[in-house]
Amino acid sequence: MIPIGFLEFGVRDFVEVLIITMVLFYLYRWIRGTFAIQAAVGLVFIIIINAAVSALGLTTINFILRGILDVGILAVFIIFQPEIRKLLYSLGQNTNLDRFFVHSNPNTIIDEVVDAVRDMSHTKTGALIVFARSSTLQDLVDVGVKLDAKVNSELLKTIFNKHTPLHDGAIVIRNNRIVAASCYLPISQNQNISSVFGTRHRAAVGITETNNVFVVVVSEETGRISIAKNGSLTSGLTIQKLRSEMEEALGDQDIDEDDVAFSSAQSELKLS
Ligand SMILES: Nc1ncnc2c1ncn2[C@@H]1O[C@H](COP(=O)(O)OP(=O)(O)OP(=O)(O)O)[C@@H](O)[C@H]1O
Repeated sequence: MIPIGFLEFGVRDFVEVLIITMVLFYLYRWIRGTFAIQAAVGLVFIIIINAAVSALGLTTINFILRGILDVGILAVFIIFQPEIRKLLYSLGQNTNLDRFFVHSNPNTIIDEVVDAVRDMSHTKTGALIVFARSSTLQDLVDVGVKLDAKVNSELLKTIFNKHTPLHDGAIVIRNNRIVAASCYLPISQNQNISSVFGTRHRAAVGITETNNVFVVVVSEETGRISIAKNGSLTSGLTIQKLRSEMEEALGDQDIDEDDVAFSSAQSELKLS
């Protein structure tokens, strides 16, 4: 024990301080750039003001601020609801149990998607393709147009052709099949996303914020190819880069099928 003033500071205290520091650091990194960080700053501000008015003996203001802080716990759950949901989602998802591709060669699907994306990029056909795990996104699929089709380059191009009724929204690929088209995805509120990106790209990021999914986007305006994962958007990909990203995230032939799982590595927001 090391005495610090009237406090005895031991190894246990040091470990506790270290753990709390790490938790606060990761919490900050996690909510950085979201609305939650502004709400957190607001809450800390109220706590500081409350301490100040209490010290100055301003009883009426102190009474009002205490009232606000009393409902603070409930407010935290309401304000941070998207972040709490995201945390529970990521805790609940076991990357080894749930697979993107079941009993199928993932490279076949990657080939088909890459082929379609190459063409759609050249023809500036907007596309939004979500790769989901076997048991996820059912709520999105339910409100989309249900399909049960083999992943095929020609079919992908047909779906996203702007003269067809299904081209609006996203398609979901699950268990090697296109399970739905015209799906509506949640739009990301991340303020770090450049304003050059519209709702299609924001929707791609949005779905990866609360779900462990991998998304491929083709811009209708520029033909630019992007991917979204773990709440990050990487834009301006070449076809070769897209293929390697897909192989990394979804698995390739060198990997045993049973090891095909989504890479959960965090990546920074990369926009080009
Ligand atoms: N929430 C959403 N879920 C799924 N698809 C969406 C969603 N919002 C928009 N989209 C798709 O994006 C299209 C509009 O794209 P918008 O131009 O706003 O975005 P963008 O990111 O600038 O894309 P682009 O570069 O292709 O123009 C819609 O027609 C629709 O197909």
